[in-house]
Amino acid sequence: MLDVHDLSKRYGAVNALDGFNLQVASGEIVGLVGHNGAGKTTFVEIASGLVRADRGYVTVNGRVPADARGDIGVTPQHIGLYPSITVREHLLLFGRLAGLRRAALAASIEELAVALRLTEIMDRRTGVLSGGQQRRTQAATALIHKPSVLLLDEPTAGADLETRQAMLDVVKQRAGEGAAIVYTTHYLPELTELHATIAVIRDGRIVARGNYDELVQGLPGEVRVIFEDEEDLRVSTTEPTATLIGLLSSTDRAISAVELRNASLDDVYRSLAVNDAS
Ligand SMILES: Nc1ncnc2c1ncn2[C@@H]1O[C@H](COP(=O)(O)OP(=O)(O)OP(=O)(O)O)[C@@H](O)[C@H]1O
Repeated sequence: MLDVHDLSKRYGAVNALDGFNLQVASGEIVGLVGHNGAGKTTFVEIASGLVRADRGYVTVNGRVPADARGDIGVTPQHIGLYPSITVREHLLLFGRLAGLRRAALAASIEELAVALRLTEIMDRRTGVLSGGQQRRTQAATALIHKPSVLLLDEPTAGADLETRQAMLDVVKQRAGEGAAIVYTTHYLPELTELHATIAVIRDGRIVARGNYDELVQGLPGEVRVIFEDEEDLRVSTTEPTATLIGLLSSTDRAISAVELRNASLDDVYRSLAVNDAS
């Protein structure tokens, strides 16, 4: 499990993290969402032991990240592969560094090759791969040693549908096997597919944390009524169905269409993640 307590990190005048708290249980996927510069990558860098916090601490299964490297898998936001060696050589390298024995490493490579659709590119140098193929390779390097904590920083950025789906399937599988996972993304529908709980970060701290229903509850959806003369009426409401019934029964005008939208994760994001200055 991952426990993050009161992290702060300053870069000059910028408070990249400012009292950041987060707990992620075994088997849980937390979708960490927030605007550009909110502090997501800074958190991942500290939690993976690459950057020191000014204040606060992170524990991974009760140990500081530097003492728990074998328990952590990270996909950095920016692809970091060795361009002159192949996909297979990457997996062998990362697996050996993590201390996997020959048979376990071979089995893990085989599993990931299938799950992340790497089979046909295993013996190609990563420098010649497409962006999506590189993303899948990078994910495999993070997963090769079956870490119990996964920090995935925008693992599907720029990925096509096939890459995205492969990635989501593997992440769900690893959560099912008990990994505690932090998944940062700007593609909110991915979090619905992952059945993730959501943590919204703004200005370096978590401002909301809960499951989809908890966060969406109380936010207004929208009712739209389009009249035959093409004029339309939009009403923001927490009770879209009741509001629509009320509108329909109170007008004699001819209506050509109605649209009814309940609050969604987009509304959660808009109401919580975006600060006034951005
Ligand atoms: N090494 C650094 N030196 C100086 N400033 C930094 C450094 N790393 C991050 N920052 C600043 O800290 C703030 C948080 O950046 P961070 O990369 O953590 O945001 P993010 O939420 O990951 O953004 P994005 O969604 O764009 O990836 C930003 O203002 C950024 O410019």
